[in-house]
Order: sequence, then structure tokens, then C-alpha cells
Amino acid sequence: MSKLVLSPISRPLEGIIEVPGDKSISHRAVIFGALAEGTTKVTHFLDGEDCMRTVRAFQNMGVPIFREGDSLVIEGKGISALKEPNEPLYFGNSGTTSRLMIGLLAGLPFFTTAWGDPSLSNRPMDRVVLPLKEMGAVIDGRGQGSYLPLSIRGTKLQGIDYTLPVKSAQVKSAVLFAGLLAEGTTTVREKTQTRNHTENMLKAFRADITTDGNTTTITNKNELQATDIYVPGDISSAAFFLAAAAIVPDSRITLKNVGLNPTRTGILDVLNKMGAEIEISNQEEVGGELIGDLTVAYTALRAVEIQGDIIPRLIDEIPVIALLATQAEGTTVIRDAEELRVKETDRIAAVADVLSSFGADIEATEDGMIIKGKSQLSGSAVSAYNDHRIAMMSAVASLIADGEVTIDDDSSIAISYPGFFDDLKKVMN
Ligand SMILES: O=C(O)C1=C[C@@H](OP(=O)(O)O)[C@@H](O)[C@H](O)C1
Ligand SMILES: C=C(OP(=O)(O)O)C(=O)O
Repeated sequence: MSKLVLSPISRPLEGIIEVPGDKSISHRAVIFGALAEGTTKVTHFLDGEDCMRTVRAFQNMGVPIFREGDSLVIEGKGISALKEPNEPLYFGNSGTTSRLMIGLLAGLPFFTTAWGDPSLSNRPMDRVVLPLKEMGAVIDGRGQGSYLPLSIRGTKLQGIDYTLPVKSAQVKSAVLFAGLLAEGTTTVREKTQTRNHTENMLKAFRADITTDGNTTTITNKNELQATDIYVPGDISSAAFFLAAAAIVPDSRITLKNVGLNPTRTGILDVLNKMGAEIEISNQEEVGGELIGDLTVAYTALRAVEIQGDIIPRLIDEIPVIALLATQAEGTTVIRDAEELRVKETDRIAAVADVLSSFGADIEATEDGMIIKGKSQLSGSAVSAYNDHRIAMMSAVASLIADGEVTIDDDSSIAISYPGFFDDLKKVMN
């Protein structure tokens, strides 16, 4: 636990930074590398705590995974070489590790137990357990398998045709992983498109998968082909610097090699609508994922309405978007974001609490929030709710507060952005 005291800054933010690798893509690179036959080299892998949970899970199943220079090397020996772990798998704080791994473990021929920290133990797992049970999975735990710890007796699964009841890439991915191991064909349909990194990477590893709009079909394949992966910068991490540049007067920041997959770029649409100018340069496609450099400068912001299909494209950025809204003229309304209630913490309640401590005019609603701007933020002592995104949002807010900000514990930042304060220092000099 480490308490953090931050002082407001008096100079603009300026500079160029490269944010760490994308968390979603890093998890998936480890999973597919471990399932494939051959060596997968992952460059710009995110060394955050969450992704290390996925690495350790596969090490516990006998897959050699190690660092070599800047890369992570995974020596896959194929799906059939995975071994029953001899200890319970610990997924820490990571929802992505849990949902994706449960999908996979359900179809592997051995027994596992999985557990997590107190936050993860309160997050719903029935959203993956229910479709997996329809496929024949044998899973048990509190609330009939709704919460970790879970026991998973891997078994032969049957393909299904499943329409996602929640807008969740984790659920989609869990069913696709199970589909990779199941007999027959598995189809996943989503009403609103969520991030598609699993589909992109399954194609790169030569799985038998097709996508047609929001429908994905996968057929059992025992062999995936190893391939090297470059992990783009995480737009969810870049978001904190996009916001910082937009709200600290006269700032200008460039972020290099950021992932610009359209299923993730909702925050850029929101910033544009708020009046911020974002320059995108050096765009290219690497391994099925779009990347590019982003430059953002300080501008007067105006309020926006955020709802509907854009929500999954910016779900993890809503805490920092709420901070942006406190600096925008007018009333910002965020709707359809009820998923925030079941993240690392209830992010609707946490954001409303933290930003009102800073003096913002914010009201939590059932599925979002209403923020009236523009407010002068004041120094305050806040809780990060043990949530990395709330901790970093609070740190960015401190840049424009008129007094000292104390954050009770900043250790959660290591979940997704271990070098956050080093990068912040780079643009403060
Ligand atoms: O698939 C993924 O990598 C993720 C999907 C999202 O969660 P949901 O699938 O629960 O919406 C997101 O919030 C999370 O940070 C990462
Ligand atoms: C919700 C998040 O991650 P996860 O679901 O993997 O814990 C996040 O990173 O904001």
C-alpha cells in the first residue's frame, strides 16, 4: 500500500511518450502462444500484473514462458501438451484472465481450481459459466458457479450458437476459446460489437474462424500455428495522457504507436466531439491491428452525450472521460454504461465519489452519470478504490486541482501501467 501526495502543476505538459503494450492483446498473445505449436515471440508485451497472471497460469500448466531482451518468448507445444496444474490458479485482479481462461479450461482434459483477489471474487462469472454449461462444461462455485473460486472439471464440449446477452468481449472470447476445443461449430452473435482482438489473433494463429459483421464462427482445431506478435500501445493507457493534454492549459503531447483498432477508439470520437483536435499520423497495420501516433493539444472543451453502441468502444476510458467532462462547458450525459458497476470496483459510484470530492458537479445514475461543467477542481484526499483506472484518473485530476491531492493507495496502477508516473514525469519537464 503506498499513499501518494501530488501537487498541481504550473507549466504545460509537453513531449513524446510511448505507452505500454495493450493489455487485452498481451493476454491473448500469451494464450494463443501457449496453445500453438512452435515458438511465439511477443514484442512490446505489457508487463502489468494482470497479464502476468495469464503468464503464470500457463507456466503452471507446463508451458515455458520467459523474457528474452525486450520480448516475451512462449515455447508452445500444442494444446495436448498442456498439463493439469498442481496448484490452484490465482487470477489476482484480472477479469480478462478469469473469463478467457475459464472458457479454455472448460474444454481441457483435466481439473483446475481458480481464485482471485477480493475484487475479482465479487465480479460475475456466470456470464461465462452459463454458456459454457450449455456446451457441456462442468464448473462449480458459489452461487452455482457465479463467483470465484471455481472448480473446473475439463470435459469434451459441444459447439453452440450463442447470442451474447451482455456487451462483453470477455464473454465472446470465452465462448470462442471453448469453441476452439469443442466438437462441431460454435457461433457467437453480438448485438453491439465489442473489441475483436480474439478474432484477429485467432486468424493470425491460423484457427478455423470466420467473421461476418457481428457474428463469429469457429470450428474445432487442435493445432494452432505459432506466429510472432507485436503488441500496439494501449489506447486505454494513452487515454490518461490524451485527457491530461486536453485539460492542462497550453499542453501538447504525442503518443507513439498506439493501437487504433476501431473497436477501441471511442475516446477519440468523444474528444473530437468535445472540440479537441487530435492529429493521427504514421498509421499502419501490424498483425491485423491498426496502429498510429496521436497528438493532442489543450483546447476549450464542450459537453457531449455518450450512449449506445459507442459504450463498449470506450468502456475502460469512462473514468477519465468523466474527468474531461468536468472541464467541458455544459452538461455531459453518459448512459448505457451499467457494465461499469461490475468492474474492479463499481466505477459509476467511485467516479462520482472521487470527482465530487474534487468539487465537480457530478451525479451518478443507474447506468452512467451526469456531469455539469466547467468546474475548478480543488485539492482533496481521495480513495482509488483499489482500481487502477480510478487511481490514474485521480492523478490526472491533480494536475489541474488548486491544491494538494492525496490518493490513499496507488499500487493498483501496476495492474495495467507500471511506468505511469515515469511517463508523466517525461511530459512534466
Ligand atoms: O476482452 C478484454 O480484454 C476486455 C474487455 C472489457 O471487459 P468486458 O468484456 O467485461 O466488457 C474491458 O473492460 C476489459 O478491460 C478488457
Ligand atoms: C476492467 C478492466 O480489466 P479486467 O476486466 O481485465 O479486470 C480494466 O482494465 O479496466
